[in-house]
Amino acid sequence: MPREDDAGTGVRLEDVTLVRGHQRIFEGLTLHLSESRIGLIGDNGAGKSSLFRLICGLDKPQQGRVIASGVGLMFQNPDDQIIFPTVAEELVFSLTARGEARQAAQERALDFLAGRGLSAWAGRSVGELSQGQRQQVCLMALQISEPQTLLLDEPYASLDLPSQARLAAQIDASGQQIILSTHLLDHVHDFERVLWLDEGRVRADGPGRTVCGAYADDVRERARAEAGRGGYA
Ligand SMILES: Nc1ncnc2c1ncn2[C@@H]1O[C@H](COP(=O)(O)OP(=O)(O)OP(=O)(O)O)[C@@H](O)[C@H]1O
Repeated sequence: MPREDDAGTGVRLEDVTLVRGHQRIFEGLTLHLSESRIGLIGDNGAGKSSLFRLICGLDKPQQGRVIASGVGLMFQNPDDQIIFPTVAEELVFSLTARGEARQAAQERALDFLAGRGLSAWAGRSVGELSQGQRQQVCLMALQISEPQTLLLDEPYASLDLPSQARLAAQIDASGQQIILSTHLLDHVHDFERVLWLDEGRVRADGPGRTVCGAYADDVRERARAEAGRGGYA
């Protein structure tokens, strides 16, 4: 889902309030996300996907504003993103959607797959790929359209270890700004900036190793407290 909007470096949220359903997810949230690698961590329901939906324009804030330029979102579930029956068609659509001629888009999609040693994937039916492979298709469909900022919502969730390592290397080599949510702290531990979201608020914001350490300590502490109350059988 590419988005072209007001220009500027990175992403800005100014005094944003977001309500989804009956729930107030963010209230007065202000952030400037300009670093090239930013991690988002926090418990289930903390607001990571909601923040992505705001940044890419899928949800509009009830108050405040979001300023983002050339943003592409990779959904947590690839089936929410993939529209076309074959891998090549999905990649071609990324290009035609932003105005590229069909013939040129087809050539570029095939070249792109060839460049990754994946020519055999071009005509493959997306429905016959594994979940992790479909996720890879989603990432390629975003990368081919070269958005300024990539939003990756739990991209490691269903990947095997070699695929995780491959994705981490791709992220490392990418020249784009990447904002990535994950429950696997190792993947953002070395990021220059990590935000810990807690019930829609930024609980900590700083270098990956500091923020991941603080979150991991907090999780351990809560688990100990629950066990002490007899919460863990
Ligand atoms: N479609 C929706 N309508 C209303 N509320 C929603 C909707 N989706 C999520 N929420 C609520 O928004 C809050 C934040 O959810 P969100 O999906 O952003 O969290 P998350 O940090 O991405 O969680 P996870 O780690 O489980 O993916 C939660 O309290 C959730 O109940």
